[in-house]
This record gives sequence, C-alpha cells and structure tokens, in this order.
Amino acid sequence: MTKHTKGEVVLQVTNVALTYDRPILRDINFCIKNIVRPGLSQGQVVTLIGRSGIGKTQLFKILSGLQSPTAGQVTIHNNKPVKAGDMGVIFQNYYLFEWRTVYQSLLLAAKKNKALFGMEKQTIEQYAEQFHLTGHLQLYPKQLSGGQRQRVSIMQQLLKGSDFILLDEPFSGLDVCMLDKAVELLLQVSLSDELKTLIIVSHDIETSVAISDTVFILGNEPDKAGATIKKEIDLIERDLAWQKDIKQEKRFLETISEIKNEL
Ligand SMILES: Nc1ncnc2c1ncn2[C@@H]1O[C@H](COP(=O)(O)OP(=O)(O)OP(=O)(O)O)[C@@H](O)[C@H]1O
Repeated sequence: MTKHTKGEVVLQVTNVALTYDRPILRDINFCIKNIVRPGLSQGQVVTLIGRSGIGKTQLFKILSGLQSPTAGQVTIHNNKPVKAGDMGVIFQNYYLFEWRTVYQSLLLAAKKNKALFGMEKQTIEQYAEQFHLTGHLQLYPKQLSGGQRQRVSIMQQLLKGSDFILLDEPFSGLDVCMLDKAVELLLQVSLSDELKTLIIVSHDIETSVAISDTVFILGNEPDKAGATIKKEIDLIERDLAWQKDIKQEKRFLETISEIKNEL
C-alpha cells in the first residue's frame, strides 16, 4: 500500500440536522482529513452516496454553505464555519453565464482570486490549454458541448482558488468517452494541490468510488426518522484508492456490492 499519513482536519461536520415538515437529516457527524503522500501533491476525493430522495442534495447545500442546517455546523480549516462562496460548487447542469463568453466568465472568476492578481490572463490560457479549451475561449456557453461546459465550470472554480470543490452528479449525461475524460480531469484537479478536496455526490457508484479515497453512505437506520451517515468506507485502508483499472478487480466489486447493500 502507498505510504501516506492523514493530517489536519480540513472539513468537520458536527451534529448536523435538517428538518422541514419532517426530519430529513439527523446526527450527521464526519470529518475529512488532509492526506499527505510523500513526494506527491495529493488532494482528497470523497464521495457521498445514498438512494434517491434520501437527502444528498440537502447535505450538499449545507456543506457548501448555501443552506443553513436546523442544528449543528460545518466548519473548514481552523474551525471556521462554512459560508456561501467558501466552496467551489459545480451543479449538475454546469450553470454558466449564457450572455458572457467563456473567457469573460473565466476572467470574472480569476479576478476573485487575489493570488492571481496581474496573472489572470496568463493563468486562464494555461488552464485552457490543459483542459483543451484554447479554441473555445471566445465562444458563448450555448456554443459548447456538455463536456466542454463541464470543463469550463471546473476551470471557473479552480481559478477562484477554492480549496473545496463540490460536484453534484458530475458523471450524469456523459457518454463513455466523455466519462473517461471527466474522471481524468477530476483526478488531475485532485492532484493539483495537497489541500484540494473534491466532494462528489453521484448515482454512478462504480465511477465515483473508483476515483475516491473515502466513501460516506447516507441512509436511514431502523426506527429513526431522518437520514444519517450509516457507514464510512476508507478506500485507502482497503488498498482500493489511487489505483488505475481498479474497477475490474474482485475486491473493488465486493466493496461496490457492500455499498449497494447499505442503500
Ligand atoms: N424545500 C423543501 N421542503 C420540504 N421538503 C424538501 C424540500 N427540499 C427537499 N425536500 C425533501 O428532502 C428530501 C431529500 O431531498 P434531496 O433532494 O436532498 O434528495 P437526494 O438524495 O438528493 O435525491 P436524488 O438523488 O433523487 O436527487 C426529499 O424527500 C425531499 O422531498
């Protein structure tokens, strides 16, 4: 197994509950720790899995600071309560400003990042090359394919400089080719910085687990109203993380069955 240590807590969820006319989420407690791998800039990739309607989107919104929980709190680095804007959020439909060119949108994002002051244009061009978008910078979003929109959305969040990127169903609606590219892209993003933390909410269990180091299963427990984290699976401990072609391996398929049984 690759040598690694788990360091500081980068995100902590404490006693989070959400109630509308009935309890939706209860007693949500988990943390994400910074993974350190010698000689490698390795971010965290975490997947949140649960059956339809269980509360994944609600938890996603709470994690991103876009929604306040009824109780409990989410904190990031050094116990700072999370607020809207702290996290880069990529929604399923890759929302983009339709009336701005790709370049104009990216420039707006880059200008929010003080660390890029004076280097915005140069950084956009570098990312565009890396993400195969150089020839698309002067186009409007309606002139892009689904995969290109996704790459622009991810670039936007990277330019803003957020350590956390939350992705809602990043694999839905992609064909097999694009799916492979999206996976490659997310891995590339996770390797760009040790503190970069990707949190993925997805129905595509196989794909998201294959690129994750930790899986959290959101589900119901008998006789208790509201969903909670039923199980945390450390894929590093199981020697299933950071491995190419892991999807074919028996051990991986057993973990997928275990997850499905929990849903
Ligand atoms: N504003 C609201 N008022 C009342 N109930 C709500 C509200 N928003 C969501 N819910 C309920 O919260 C529950 C969880 O919804 P959520 O969208 O988080 O599910 P999900 O796990 O993301 O589902 P899916 O995978 O189908 O997208 C659902 O039962 C839903 O009806």
